[in-house]
Amino acid sequence: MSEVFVRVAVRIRPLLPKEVLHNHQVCVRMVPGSAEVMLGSDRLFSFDHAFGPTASQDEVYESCVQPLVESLVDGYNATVFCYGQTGSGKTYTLGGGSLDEDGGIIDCVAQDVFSLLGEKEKHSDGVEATVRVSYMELYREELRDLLELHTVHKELHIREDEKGNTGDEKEKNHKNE
Ligand SMILES: Nc1ncnc2c1ncn2[C@@H]1O[C@H](COP(=O)(O)OP(=O)(O)OP(=O)(O)O)[C@@H](O)[C@H]1O
Repeated sequence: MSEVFVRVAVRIRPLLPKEVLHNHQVCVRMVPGSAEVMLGSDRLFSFDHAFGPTASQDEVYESCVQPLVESLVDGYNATVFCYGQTGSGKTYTLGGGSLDEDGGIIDCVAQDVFSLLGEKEKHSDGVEATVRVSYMELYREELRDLLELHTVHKELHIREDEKGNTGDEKEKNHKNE
């Protein structure tokens, strides 16, 4: 991957059956053979990647995220951030379905992280890796631990340590043990 620190991709989802039923119209289209999209008839926007309504989960993952997972196991930090209005497809793109049925980014990352770490362990002496996962919802300034649903959101705080790593309070306590 070239030395670009932030890449932006756009994904246009297909109309949903209920939108077709209500005769909703498509207002944004891919410009064929480019990473540009046309809003209405004359407003052109350029991105690093653009995916149309027929793009598969794998296509999105392979172009935008897989290279980051490869850098991750080499020790680099990486963030994938989905942004868009409600109903635009963030959850679908990140987590939709399971690996067997059109898994999203989280499914594919989980699979690749472990297979790449397995490869690394096989080919280099003494490499050890620890994988920690946290899954948090931030909604209206309140945090919820999605892996421990009974946690009271008021007890959770995201903090930054002296190295600039962020984590929730419980994670920090764990690191200090
Ligand atoms: N690429 C896609 N192909 C097929 N269906 C899709 C696609 N993207 C989204 N959808 C469907 O569109 C609907 C809305 O998507 P989703 O729930 O992912 O939106 P969201 O951006 O996470 O919304 P919210 O911000 O409200 O949580 C869902 O029914 C989802 O299955």
